[in-house]
Amino acid sequence: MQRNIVEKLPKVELHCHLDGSIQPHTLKKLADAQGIDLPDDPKKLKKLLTVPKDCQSLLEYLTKFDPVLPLLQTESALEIAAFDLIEQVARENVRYIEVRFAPSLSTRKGLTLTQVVQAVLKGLSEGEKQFGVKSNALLCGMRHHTIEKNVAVAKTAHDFAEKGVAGVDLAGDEAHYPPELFEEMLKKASEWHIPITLHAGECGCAHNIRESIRLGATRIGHGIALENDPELLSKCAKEQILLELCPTSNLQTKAVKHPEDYPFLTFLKAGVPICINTDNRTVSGTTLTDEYLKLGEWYGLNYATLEQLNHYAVDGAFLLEREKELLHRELVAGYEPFVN
Ligand SMILES: O=c1[nH]cnc2c1ncn2[C@H]1C[C@H](O)[C@@H](CO)O1
Ligand SMILES: [Zn+2]
Repeated sequence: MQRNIVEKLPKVELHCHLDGSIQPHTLKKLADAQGIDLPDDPKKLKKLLTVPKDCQSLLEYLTKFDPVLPLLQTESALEIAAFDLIEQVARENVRYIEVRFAPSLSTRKGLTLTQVVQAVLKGLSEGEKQFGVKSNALLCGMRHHTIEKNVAVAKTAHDFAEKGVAGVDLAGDEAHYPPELFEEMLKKASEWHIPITLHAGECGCAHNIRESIRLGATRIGHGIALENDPELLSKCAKEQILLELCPTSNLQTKAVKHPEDYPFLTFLKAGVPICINTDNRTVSGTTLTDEYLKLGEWYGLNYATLEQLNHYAVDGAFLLEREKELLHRELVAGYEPFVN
């Protein structure tokens, strides 16, 4: 596969965190405007914002959000951040993206959840106008937050249903906060008919995937631990539970130790739908094009398989059927010259 071709192919991305995906130079601008100190030197800035090669765990990975969150406490900063992400993904022809973030992490200076969400949606919509990239937001509850806080996030998703918010998620420290703890929040989300995707199986525990599905998730973020549970693997294939894989991030957090252990082919062969994502463009130091090329290198993938993975993403996307139909058609047209 060639980089210049892969870059131009139409793509769908379902697992991308806003706060982990803002370009360093944009973060620097936000910091300067707010009188917050960030390094001037691009190399130092990158080092501060991107995980090192020897990152050992998800918890270490999550520390890279510490310098970013203080910058995302105003409506203007949130709007600029969302626009910045759409500008980036437009460069690699992402046709549809679900952008996730935790609104409760942007309330330090008094913004309400509603104001946070409105500001992000404004940036996404400006991005759509300027670059033609369709998007929806997903609201993340945080695993270390109280149940009340996370129920309030689900309620906000409900308020913005069909107005730019397409679903909810749970992010953060999976190992210490398993999905069972969030039953109340997820029950409410289900009652309100909010689509659910949950980070699960990123920390070696297949049980968390099973529980996430029981609690209403129709998609799983990462899901790496599924490889350890053949029965659950069959269930996911049968129920077409989409796994949102993020290869670079999975290696950085040590969800997978070595590229040769990556369960990509295991999932594909088992008939579990999978799609490829960046997770965090800045924190992981990657793009969707990089992720596709990496898989190409590891498995000798061809363009037809890339197309298939994107169709899986569309099938699992939190969109209306007619919107999915349009995306499927765009994919067929875009890959047609490269598949036979
Ligand atoms: O891969 C991840 N696993 C769990 N939590 C994550 C991951 N990437 C980002 N987060 C957290 C940190 C962010 O502040 C939060 C909302 O985007 O989600
Ligand atoms: Zn994630």
